[in-house]
Amino acid sequence: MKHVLTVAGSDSCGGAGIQADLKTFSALGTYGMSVITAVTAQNTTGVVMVREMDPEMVAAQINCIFEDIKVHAVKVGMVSSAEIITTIGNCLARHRAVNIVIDPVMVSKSRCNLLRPEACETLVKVLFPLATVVTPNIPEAEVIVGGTITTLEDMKGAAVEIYNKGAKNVIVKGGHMEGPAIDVLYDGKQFLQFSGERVATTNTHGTGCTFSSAIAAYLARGLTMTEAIEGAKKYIHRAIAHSFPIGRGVGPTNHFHELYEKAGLLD
Ligand SMILES: Nc1ncnc2c1ncn2[C@@H]1O[C@H](COP(=O)(O)OP(=O)(O)O)[C@@H](O)[C@H]1O
Ligand SMILES: Cc1ncc(COP(=O)(O)OP(=O)(O)O)c(N)n1
Repeated sequence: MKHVLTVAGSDSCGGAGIQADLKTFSALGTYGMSVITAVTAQNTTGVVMVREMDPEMVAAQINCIFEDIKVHAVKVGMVSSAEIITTIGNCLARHRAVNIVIDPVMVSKSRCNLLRPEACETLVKVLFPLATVVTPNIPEAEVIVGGTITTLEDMKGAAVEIYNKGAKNVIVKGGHMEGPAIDVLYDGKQFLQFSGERVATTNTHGTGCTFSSAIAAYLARGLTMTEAIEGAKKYIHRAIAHSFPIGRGVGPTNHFHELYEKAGLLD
């Protein structure tokens, strides 16, 4: 059994954040552990409140895990403030964490800030050099590189710029573009494209959290970066294809589609 840690925020409605990460780790045959950076009160229509954890408590959670359990991969999601980011960076470096997937979560689809805008620079400076892979969506990549991304060539340019900020691999996700869902990986030498048919649904809450957690789970299981992204892409595609409405807004993806299929619970 491989052990995967998520360092992220709690999503009360269960489709994104810590909850999505733990479901993904379990669905992909790994043991999931969590460090909570913030608690959000949110549902399918939006985020109504955010409470950050004390950085000391974030450090205590990380240290407790690393001092006792082998961690085969780490996914980092919502990190909220510069103080929390610095704490996470120090702890991951001290424990020599491996297979670090940084999802630079900034704003939810419902347009709530999940990262204080002034903390973006710290996120890039402190966490990107520790990252095995960084997984920005288009709006996040635009903030990081300070430009507009509208084409595949723009995505490639952004991936190179983000790589130059210290990450070993960068995958710019194309979920926010039109047409097929194409993600672009840059590993410092070449570009690879991962393409999936776009699923026509509004139930895409937590797609980015789920995708980055799937990459972490597959890296923990010993797959190469390319294999891990291919696996994650297939997993998120099926999770979106079998997503469902649970409230009045953007519903979650179906993390356990394979299990439900075997149980005869899918349409
Ligand atoms: N409607 C969709 N159909 C198929 N794949 C999608 C769809 N929306 C997003 N994806 C894929 O889901 C993953 C997460 O991307 P994205 O939604 O852009 O992340 P985020 O939630 O961070 O905004 C990517 O692999 C992207 O290509
Ligand atoms: C607690 C928490 N973390 C992250 C997100 C954002 O999730 P993401 O997968 O990037 O996409 P949306 O949920 O915005 O669709 C979140 N909402 N909550």
